[in-house]
Amino acid sequence: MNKVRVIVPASTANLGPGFDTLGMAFQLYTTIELRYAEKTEIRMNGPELDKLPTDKSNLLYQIAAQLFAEAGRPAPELLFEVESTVPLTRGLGSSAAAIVGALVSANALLDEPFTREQLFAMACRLEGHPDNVGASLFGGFVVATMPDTEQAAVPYVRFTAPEQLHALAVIPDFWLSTEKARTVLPDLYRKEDMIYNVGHSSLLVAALAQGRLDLLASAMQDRLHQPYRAQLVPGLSEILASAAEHGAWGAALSGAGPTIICFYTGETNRQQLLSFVDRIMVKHQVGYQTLTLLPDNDGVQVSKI
Ligand SMILES: Nc1ncnc2c1ncn2[C@@H]1O[C@H](COP(=O)(O)OP(=O)(O)OP(=O)(O)O)[C@@H](O)[C@H]1O
Ligand SMILES: N[C@@H](CCO)C(=O)O
Repeated sequence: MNKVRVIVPASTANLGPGFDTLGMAFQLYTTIELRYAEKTEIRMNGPELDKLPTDKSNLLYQIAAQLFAEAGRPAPELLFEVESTVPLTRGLGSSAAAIVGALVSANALLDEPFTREQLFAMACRLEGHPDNVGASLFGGFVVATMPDTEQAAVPYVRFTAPEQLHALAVIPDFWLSTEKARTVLPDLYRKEDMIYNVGHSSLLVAALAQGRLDLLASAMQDRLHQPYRAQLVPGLSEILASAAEHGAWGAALSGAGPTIICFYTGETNRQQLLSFVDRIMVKHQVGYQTLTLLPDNDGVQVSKI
């Protein structure tokens, strides 16, 4: 076999209260074609990808080389050809999509020595949390936690997202790395806030599993990360406070931000939300773009070509 192609969905993590636990995949894709080469090269086509390294220091090569090492194989020379429409470092799981894409393509090139579950465990170790990588691997909604021991499998449940559930992604014109957005979080939380989030996250999972969109506005409330990250994302507090009065079922910071997602159904609600977020972003003088995202229920797709 000459080449493998993987198509990986982008994702949103947390969905409000499910910090490091809940993820959802979107129809917004990174495509990676991978084959052996004489000399390693990473060719990239997509907004902002030209800022990434094209040699062995690229994240894609680093991850693929780790998979080869885990399989007991020497580090190879590889050619990656990458196309992506996923905005980088904006909270839509670009790094998770890259990690999943590199692992799945390298695994396919080696004729699949590792199962999907083993790849999930590797991806979680590399990303540090299971939310985005789980959604990129399995599609739909994924609920997962890190395993209690390094050797154990990652416990997760995946379920299908309703086709009619659209997300309006409000994507500010600035980067916010996950690393930076985690430094503003406290080390200790009040008992009341922990109880609040356990309740809301549990309610959210149950509401999503049963298609109870009417519960999202209250179930998506969070006290663990959004209140602290609001200082880094102008307009976030106002959008979260009032999106439900302007056409949204519920809203959240997407992953570590700065993107904000507003769940809605129907064109009338989309138009109402667009005017609402525009008023707030203009008031804060923040440039932004919007994307209308549909759920991806398939997860990563791999083919040999
Ligand atoms: N296709 C890619 N190829 C190589 N590296 C990538 C690719 N996509 C993302 N990355 C790396 O991942 C970094 C972004 O990771 P980060 O976790 O900060 O943001 P994100 O994954 O876009 O957002 P979030 O984790 O909040 O959803 C980029 O700066 C780049 O180093
Ligand atoms: N759960 C992660 C997602 C971003 O990688 C966070 O919010 O920091």
